Amino acid sequence: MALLEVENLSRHFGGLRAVANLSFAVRPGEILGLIGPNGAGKTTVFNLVTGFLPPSGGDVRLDGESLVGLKPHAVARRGVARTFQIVKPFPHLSARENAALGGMARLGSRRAAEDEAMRVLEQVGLAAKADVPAGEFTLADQKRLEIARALATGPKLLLLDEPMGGLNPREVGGACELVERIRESGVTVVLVEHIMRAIMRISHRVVVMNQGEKIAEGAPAEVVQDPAVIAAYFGKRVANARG
Ligand SMILES: Nc1ncnc2c1ncn2[C@@H]1O[C@H](COP(=O)(O)OP(=O)(O)OP(=O)(O)O)[C@@H](O)[C@H]1O
Repeated sequence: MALLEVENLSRHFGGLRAVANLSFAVRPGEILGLIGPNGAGKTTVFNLVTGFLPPSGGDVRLDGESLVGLKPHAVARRGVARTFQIVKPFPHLSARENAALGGMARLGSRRAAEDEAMRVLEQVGLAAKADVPAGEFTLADQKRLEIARALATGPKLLLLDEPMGGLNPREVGGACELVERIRESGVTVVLVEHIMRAIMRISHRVVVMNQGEKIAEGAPAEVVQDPAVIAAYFGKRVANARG
């Protein structure tokens, strides 16, 4: 059975169809790439799955149970964690304290949350910087810390919103390895990312959105050759020239 099922999901903002009748499934243990041009609706999908926004229609199920109507903390308790495109750690708190915030609700005590924080900082490669204030971190390390905070909630499913945006090529390579390690640890991943070589390298399957709708789904090497995908990214002229 699928871990996550998104079925006919829609969200309108006034007359704008940000997400329109979108259906896809995420299998346990996979890295699913969710891609599409700017404004395609990817972040809105994350907001709908995690309870930050109510859908206009459709359903989202985790392990067969609907998440619709649950508040973000309740969705997190069911095992869905997310990161944000714009990372905002508390700059005066240490990496350990920032990561511990993710574990507080689940673990109850600060002590237990800080122990869990050390475990996840180790996992993301920040253990040596546990006592450094997050405000002193590079963007790449802030993005790792954001992932650590999400992991501290103990997720089955991790939704990553552009974890590689703004990173240099070496840092992107490191982030790819991190996402693969997270998957190997048993966490299923949905990855929204504009950096195509990262998507191609680590996604098992890719879902492509354009203007709220799903326009393609399949293996990474297949979807990048799909004329509808090429048209969405580069305009119809390019697709026609190739076809
Ligand atoms: N809260 C909101 N109110 C009104 N319109 C919104 C809201 N959130 C998103 N939108 C609009 O919905 C559409 C989809 O936005 P979304 O951020 O989901 O796209 P995206 O695929 O994540 O884009 P990007 O790759 O640029 O981050 C856009 O046209 C956006 O302006």
